[in-house]
Amino acid sequence: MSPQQNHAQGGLKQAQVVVVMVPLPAQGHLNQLLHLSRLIAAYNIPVHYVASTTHNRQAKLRVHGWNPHSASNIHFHEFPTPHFQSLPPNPNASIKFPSHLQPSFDASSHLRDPFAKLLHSLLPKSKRIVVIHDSLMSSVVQDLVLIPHVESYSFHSVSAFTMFFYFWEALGKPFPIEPEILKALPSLEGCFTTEFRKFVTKQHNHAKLASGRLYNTCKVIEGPFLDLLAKEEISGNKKQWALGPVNPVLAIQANLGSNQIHKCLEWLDKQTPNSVIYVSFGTTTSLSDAQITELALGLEKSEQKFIWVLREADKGNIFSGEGERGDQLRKGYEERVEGRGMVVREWAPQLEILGHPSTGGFMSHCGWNSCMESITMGVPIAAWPMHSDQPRNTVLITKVLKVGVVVKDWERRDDLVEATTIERAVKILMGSKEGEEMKRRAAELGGAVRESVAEGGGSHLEVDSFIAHITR
Ligand SMILES: O=c1ccn([C@@H]2O[C@H](COP(=O)(O)OP(=O)(O)O[C@H]3O[C@H](CO)[C@@H](O)[C@H](O)[C@H]3O)[C@@H](O)[C@H]2O)c(=O)[nH]1
Repeated sequence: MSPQQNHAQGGLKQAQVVVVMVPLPAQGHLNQLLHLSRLIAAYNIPVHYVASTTHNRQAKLRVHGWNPHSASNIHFHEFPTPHFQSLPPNPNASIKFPSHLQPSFDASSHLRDPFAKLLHSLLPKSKRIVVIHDSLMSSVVQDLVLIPHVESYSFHSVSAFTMFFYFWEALGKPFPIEPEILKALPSLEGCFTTEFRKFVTKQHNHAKLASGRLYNTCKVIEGPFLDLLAKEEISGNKKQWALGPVNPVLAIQANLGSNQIHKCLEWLDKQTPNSVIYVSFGTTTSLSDAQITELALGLEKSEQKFIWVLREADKGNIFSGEGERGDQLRKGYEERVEGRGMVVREWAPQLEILGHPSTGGFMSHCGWNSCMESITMGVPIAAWPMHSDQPRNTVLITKVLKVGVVVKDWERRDDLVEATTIERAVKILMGSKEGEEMKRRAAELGGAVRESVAEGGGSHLEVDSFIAHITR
């Protein structure tokens, strides 16, 4: 059944319901709510995407797999953000959390008034307004309780695994958990800055306003943890939906090879299946110069083919100039590895790279987008957590799902990772029996995830169920 057919029956007509999206202004969050906008707009429901002019531009510019400019049912509201300091990242900071983004997070509080005004302006045209906000934007949407016919859902951009343990710990560990998992679970020490923790607490004070929780994950990946999240002690009987993966998995797969313009994809076309390891640490991590040198050597010594995205972490305003990294590699190294390894300094088409048959492994910081993208495309992971939810995602990937190997042990987070350690991890993932097993499991899991987003699959039905709920 098509989305439109499915919801012509009963309840409010789609046109009477509007959805308002409020993302956190950081790449790994902007993209998830933008992709979710596409999924919801396909049900003939108008979606309003609220961000500053800068962050709207960023979200649209970097999206993969579809064109937000031609989505007539998605309306971008560009509110001016007051000046904030768009600081460069500090690659030598002892805590790797991107504290340089904090001014941009704090400045988003100025969206509170324009957001409330937008809701008022939508009221006459709609019977129900459904606000979907990043769980870290709860304070921005707090005035929705004053407006009639509005209901809200908090969107969690991280794994169910991470969210479950977050709630479970915050609620005083209300029931016992399998000791094996607890033993492997790292503490959150070293994951966040004090300022960010304060910011999170402020957001969570307003989180109770939401009438349900949305997750960018699915049952085939995290069924047991979604069940734990649904337990009354954790959910407080609020409804939840696992709508992921929200990115356009099937469109990417269908279009692979049809309009490849990026040099990485052209190069991948010439390689043999599963022969290339893709190396990238998302948009919030900057490696120190010494670490870049070790990584370069480790990749070279591994004798594996690689694509390495070597970029500075995003600034709060990505259009305010970008620092270049890895100058020390320009002389000698890049010529030495030519033909076998590519160093990419610009924005890379990650989803397409992971979906390419030549890609056989991913060295990743385990940001949740990267984990979901890799799992969905059936690619095993060499896990190198840097901050935030990443150490815990590493446990999910390597110990629970068993689709990856650890490069950096979180206990030794302050140490430089030496070239020999990196070489060993790459060889395990790309050239050992153990790695083959990981690859097999990843391929199986990826296949199940892709089935679940196709029509009739579990994830697809979950989106149907959420739409049926908001149009009831
Ligand atoms: O050259 C690049 C670099 C990144 N990406 C994309 O950028 C996103 C990066 O997201 P993620 O892998 O989650 O990493 P971060 O940018 O570090 O994400 C932040 O947000 C996530 C969601 O909350 C958290 O899980 C992470 O820990 C946090 O650091 C992914 O969709 C990538 O495909 C590209 O497409 N091309």
